[in-house]
Amino acid sequence: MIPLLSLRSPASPSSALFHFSPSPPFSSRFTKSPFRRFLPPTKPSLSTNSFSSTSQQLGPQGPQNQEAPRTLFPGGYKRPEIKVPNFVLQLDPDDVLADDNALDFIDKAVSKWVGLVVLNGGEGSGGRVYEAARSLKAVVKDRAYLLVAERVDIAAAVGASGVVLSDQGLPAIVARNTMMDSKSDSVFLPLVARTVQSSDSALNASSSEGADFLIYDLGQEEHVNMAMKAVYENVKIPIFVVNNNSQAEVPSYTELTKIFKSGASGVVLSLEDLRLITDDVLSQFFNIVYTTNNKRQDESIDELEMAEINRGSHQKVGVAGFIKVEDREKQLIEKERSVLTEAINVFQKAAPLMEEISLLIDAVAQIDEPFLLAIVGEFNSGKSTVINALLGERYLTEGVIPTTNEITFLRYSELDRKDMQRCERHPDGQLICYLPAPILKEMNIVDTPGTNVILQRQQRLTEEFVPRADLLFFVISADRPLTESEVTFLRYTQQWKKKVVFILNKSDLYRNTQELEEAISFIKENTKKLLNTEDVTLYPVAARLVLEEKLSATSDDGKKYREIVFTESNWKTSSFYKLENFLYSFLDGSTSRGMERMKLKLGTPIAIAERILSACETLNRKDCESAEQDLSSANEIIDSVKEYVIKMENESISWRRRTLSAIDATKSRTLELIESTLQLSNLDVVASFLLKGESSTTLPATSRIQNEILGPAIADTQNLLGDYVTWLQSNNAREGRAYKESFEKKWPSITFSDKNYPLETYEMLRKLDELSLRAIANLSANATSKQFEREVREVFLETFGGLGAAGLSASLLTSILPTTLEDLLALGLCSAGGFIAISNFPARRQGIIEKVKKTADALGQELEDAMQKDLQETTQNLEKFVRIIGEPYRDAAQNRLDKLLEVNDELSNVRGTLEMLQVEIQNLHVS
Ligand SMILES: Nc1nc2c(ncn2[C@@H]2O[C@H](COP(=O)(O)OP(=O)(O)OP(=O)(O)O)[C@@H](O)[C@H]2O)c(=O)[nH]1
Repeated sequence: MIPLLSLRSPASPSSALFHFSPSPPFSSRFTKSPFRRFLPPTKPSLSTNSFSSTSQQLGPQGPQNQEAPRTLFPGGYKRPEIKVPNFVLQLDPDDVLADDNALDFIDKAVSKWVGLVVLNGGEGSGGRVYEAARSLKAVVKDRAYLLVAERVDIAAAVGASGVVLSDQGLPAIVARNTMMDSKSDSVFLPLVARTVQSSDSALNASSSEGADFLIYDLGQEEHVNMAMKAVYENVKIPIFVVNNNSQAEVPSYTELTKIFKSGASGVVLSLEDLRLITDDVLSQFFNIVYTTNNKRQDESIDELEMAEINRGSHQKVGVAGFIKVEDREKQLIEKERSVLTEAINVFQKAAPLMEEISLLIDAVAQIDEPFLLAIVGEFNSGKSTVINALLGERYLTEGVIPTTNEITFLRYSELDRKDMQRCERHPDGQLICYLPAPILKEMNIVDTPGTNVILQRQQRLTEEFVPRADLLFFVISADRPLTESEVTFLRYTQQWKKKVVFILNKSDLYRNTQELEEAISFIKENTKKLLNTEDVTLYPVAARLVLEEKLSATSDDGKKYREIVFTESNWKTSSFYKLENFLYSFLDGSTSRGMERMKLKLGTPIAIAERILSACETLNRKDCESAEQDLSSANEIIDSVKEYVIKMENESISWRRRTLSAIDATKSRTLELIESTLQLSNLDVVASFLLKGESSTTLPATSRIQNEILGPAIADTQNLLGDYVTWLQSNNAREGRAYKESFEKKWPSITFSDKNYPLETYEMLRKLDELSLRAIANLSANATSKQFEREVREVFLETFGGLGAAGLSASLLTSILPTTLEDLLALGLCSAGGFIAISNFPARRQGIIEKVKKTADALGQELEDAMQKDLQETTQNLEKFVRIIGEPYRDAAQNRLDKLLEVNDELSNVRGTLEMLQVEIQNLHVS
């Protein structure tokens, strides 16, 4: 943000009365001047709708400005501030050019009294006006505003602050925009003043014309006061009156104050006038104005004015005002109330358990309450005494031991002075005391318990109160400047972005000013670092002495105290006056400090809201992370079933291998048996088939197949597959349980009753078609061996059935041949002997063998498929089960995440709105 450029007070009387430093820095943000400032309206729209937003539309950088304002100020421009009361020095070019000493005199004048310099440009050659304007600009620099009358071109060329237009001159808006075109890099709007000679033109110029201030030339009008009063009623911009009405050659102090008191913001003087008026008169003028604004010094100020002064609203007396900042403040308060109410809703959603939200609720409830000044500091630092000294009565108990044990609110009440005070204790322990002290009409003052680790309860009470305060007076005792616990407490106040004004109390304990200066610079240096600012305000005071002075003051209300303050230059008491002055200036909305008060007041709930917002954002971020983590954990658990499936597939391989090898073994043994049975040499078998013809005879091989091979093999395989099925089911049941437990263990807070799941959920873990068992169950050893026998019988019959005795004898040849090889030999012989049928025997035997092999392989395949299907079914069931069990956890995490993201969006909106509101508050003075 571009720093504010504020004009130093044109009047810096060096009188000890005001304790002004002789030349306060020109660019200081908070000058020591007690004079109120006027801010000319940025846009004519402030006065009339017809010119709304002209500065944006017509400004040199119109469209860009809207996109990227150069400052935080609305429209990207800042209005220059005009302090009042002030003197305007009006010059002709000849005044500047013809007189050698003029520039030196002007130099001195702008350094002391004059805040505005107007160069007449209407008459005379353009060249001379330009030359005079250049010389003036070089002298005036930025110490006062230089305006050129009627010559916008020359004002623009020399970089003047603005122009003065006559009644018949250019429209103000045209002049302003021409100036802006030429000063495109400046963030300050050009000043446009209008010279008027009647009430009507004054009204017109201030409203529809949009002038920033008026130069009212009364001519020889006799009824100065009346004319001014009429204008004062309606015109809300500063009015500087041309002093034509003076009967005296030199405008006297009385003359000047009369004009000022009539309601003018200042007086327009010629170079001649200014030369003739002595510094004493000018000094006196500013003193009396100042005094009128602050304390009664002049007996001519009536009781009403005095009451105003005492109330702290003294600066409102008799000074024209055009900025209704209070109205703007009210608007902002309403806006703030609705923004913060909305924010509270969002915070309660984001962090329902966050206790600090109640702080914001309280702050919003108290948004209309007066400014809250809290006096904080370690116990015994003199907080109560400082308050008593400010109020001028010993309202609060003071003492060397901790005396303030509760938060004590001091509020205004119109009690009889004799009653002094009435206190109530609220249920939360806070004391509310009603006092008739006028300053309390403008602000509530809070005495807080001392902060010190020993006084833990008191420290906590004060800490809890800090966020509510709009301004902190941090009282430090001179005998222990800046202790460790003070530093800790100070740091704490900065967490709430509190403005702190330091009061170095008991400074009467220092023996001389050198000791005092050392303490001040020690505290300032350290607090600058702690608060990370160059702008540390510290008032060294001796509250006890001041209180005593005030209490012993004469009956005409503290006069003695003021006399001491003003006349004795006694730093021990007079420095307290500066503190009071600071406080009074805080009460007037038209001063920069008063403006700051409004900003602080408006800023208090926002600072609380921001702090809560940051905490909510952190919480929300963490919650989002944890919800995301939960969601991915739930997904991981659900997905991890795939690993289980792979593991089961791997383990099932060995089950299938075992089954297949059992079938293979059975197959081999069966084949062996076939080979040994189906031999030509098996004469006894052939004989029994052929000779006995007993179809019912059971082959020995058949019973072997049934009893020794197939029977046990089928039984074994059935057992194996039974085990396999059990293995599948028990694994599923165990894993299913483990999954359920892991969900429950991970999210113990989420409980689901089993009835939330579909009925068949748990059934799923046991459910299995048992295809593998069914496949083997159809296999009967008896039936298979019968089939085997049939096959064998057919082979024998088909081979030997047609041979008769000859064939048989031939076959007998082979009876001596015991092996298959012998079968082949026999086959050869038989072939030679014409026994064709026998030659088919090996092929038929091979047929049986192939059939057995095929049957065994098909069985193996069937079992393998069935086992695979059983495995698939179980793993799919487990997957389904885990999905059903895990779904609510996943949904819960997803829902939580969705809600948190929604809240996160709402928090971002709150942040945006708060930031915008803050900018508006910061721009209160340019509204
Ligand atoms: N010398 C000196 N003593 C002072 C001054 N101001 C206060 N005291 C004394 O300091 C002591 C403490 O003053 P209090 O005003 O009670 O201090 P406090 O900070 O309010 O104390 P607690 O309420 O207990 O935290 C009293 O004895 C006062 O008289 C001062 O300016 N100079």
